[in-house]
Amino acid sequence: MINRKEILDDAKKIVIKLGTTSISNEDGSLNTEFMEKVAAQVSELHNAGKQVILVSSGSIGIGIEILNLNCRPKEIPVRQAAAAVGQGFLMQHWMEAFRKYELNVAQILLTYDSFTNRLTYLNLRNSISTLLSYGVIPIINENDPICVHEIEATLGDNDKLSAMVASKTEADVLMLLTDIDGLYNKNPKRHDDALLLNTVEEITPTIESYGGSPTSMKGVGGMRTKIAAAKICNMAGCYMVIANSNVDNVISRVLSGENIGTLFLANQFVHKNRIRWIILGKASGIIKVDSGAKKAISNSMSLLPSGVLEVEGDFDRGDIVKLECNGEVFGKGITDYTSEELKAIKGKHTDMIAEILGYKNYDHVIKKENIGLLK
Ligand SMILES: Nc1ncnc2c1ncn2[C@@H]1O[C@H](COP(=O)(O)OP(=O)(O)O)[C@@H](O)[C@H]1O
Ligand SMILES: N[C@@H](CCC(=O)OP(=O)(O)O)C(=O)O
Repeated sequence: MINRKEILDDAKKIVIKLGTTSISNEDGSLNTEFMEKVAAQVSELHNAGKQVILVSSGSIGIGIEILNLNCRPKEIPVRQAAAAVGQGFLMQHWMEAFRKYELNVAQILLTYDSFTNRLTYLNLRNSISTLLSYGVIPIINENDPICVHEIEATLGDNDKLSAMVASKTEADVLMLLTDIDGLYNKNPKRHDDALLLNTVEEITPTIESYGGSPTSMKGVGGMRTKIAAAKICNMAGCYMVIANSNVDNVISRVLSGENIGTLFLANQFVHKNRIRWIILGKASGIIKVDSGAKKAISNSMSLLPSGVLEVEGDFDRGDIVKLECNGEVFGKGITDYTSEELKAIKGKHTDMIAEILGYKNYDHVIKKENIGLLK
């Protein structure tokens, strides 16, 4: 039996994500009452010596309200304009909510690229830890006005972003506050017989199949992105809780170990920060390897050109690439050769690199220290 008190009571660094559904009222206006309640609970945690980072959604919803756009626009430029208008308003209200407790807040706007560039990633970590050391509450959102994802034609989601922040800052717990009691085995807004899960020990394909989209027009990712966030947290050794923001004193009560919401357990085997950065970073291409190379990599060896079968994408030295074997991506790494160079030396013995390219930078394609395995 999982002892929630033992796990959560001890948490020192906590990331709390407030979804659009929690931060705004039904009519689209800002739920300032809720923000004040959050500030009160966060200040209590702060006084108890805990470090709290907030990830706040809501800029698009509030921007829509301010600009008097009477429906939920789908066009990206309109949503981006709404985000730019709403973000200042959102921060102004957070500032007011925390002023009562004499706490300063700081705005940090991120894109997924903030996690891909190692230098930006390290700078971000340093500024967050400096803010925390000054007793400031960092409030993070995605930098929506400049951010369009290639794959989805919509703006990104703060569930995954908050998990990346939790992973990066080595938080103990990520709490996702939303409009529902936790993860159910099907969307309870559509199915009366849906059952709430108390604890998720492992994110299996069955758990992933519960990840439906939001039912309201307000939320962005629904449970699908919350489960994706749980996977990132699990890998980072960070516990995650999905709970209903309507529960009285939800933050304090979850952290004191009460049986509220769904708890996702953390993996006890945690990757080093650098490896997590590689695994979470955006890949510029794929290196397909044979099963012998996969076996060697799984035994903590470097990737040599002889194990490379094919190269996809256009990448430079120092880029992050996916490692694939028999159609399955099993890891990521930082390549020491460009895609062009690799196409020339794939399948060849290391001794032939200099002859083929006219030079040799390294014996390996990817150094063992620069490889992160996904399982
Ligand atoms: N299996 C499920 N369990 C719980 N909620 C689900 C499930 N599948 C889909 N949902 C939907 O996810 C919504 C919460 O996600 P979302 O609207 O994106 O909230 P937020 O704005 O807080 O991120 C719920 O209100 C519900 O409509
Ligand atoms: N960055 C966007 C929110 C994106 C998002 O993830 O929304 P939600 O799923 O409601 O938390 C905003 O501030 O409106």
